[in-house]
Amino acid sequence: MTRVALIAHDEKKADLIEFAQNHEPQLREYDLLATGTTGQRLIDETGLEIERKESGPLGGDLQIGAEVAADLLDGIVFLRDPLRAQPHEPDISALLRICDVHDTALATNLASAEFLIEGLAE
Ligand SMILES: O=C(CO)COP(=O)(O)O
Repeated sequence: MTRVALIAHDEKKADLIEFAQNHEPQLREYDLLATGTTGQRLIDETGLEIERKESGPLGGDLQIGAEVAADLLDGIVFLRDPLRAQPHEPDISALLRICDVHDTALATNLASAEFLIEGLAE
């Protein structure tokens, strides 16, 4: 089954929720996972079932990176906040890097997320 991770920094969570709502019928067909706070908001504000990892600053990005390393993920939408430094920047870099190592589809803004979701549907 297609397995997709959804992650957003705080300033981008509203955008990710709207994205998930707009694509809910498609996302419903997938195994979904998310970092902790993102996942809770998606559960509360969409009808989607989400497997929640730890919150990003507590290791959630690394847990998702471990799934990428094991080739378990088909795609990641990770709406980063480009305007604020994050305390767990090394974890974020590690996740982006391991996506490149494993050639895992990664969208870090809404425009590319639309392409990713269209590509997964094919
Ligand atoms: O910090 C994050 C990704 O780097 C996201 O974590 P939360 O979903 O727990 O806010």
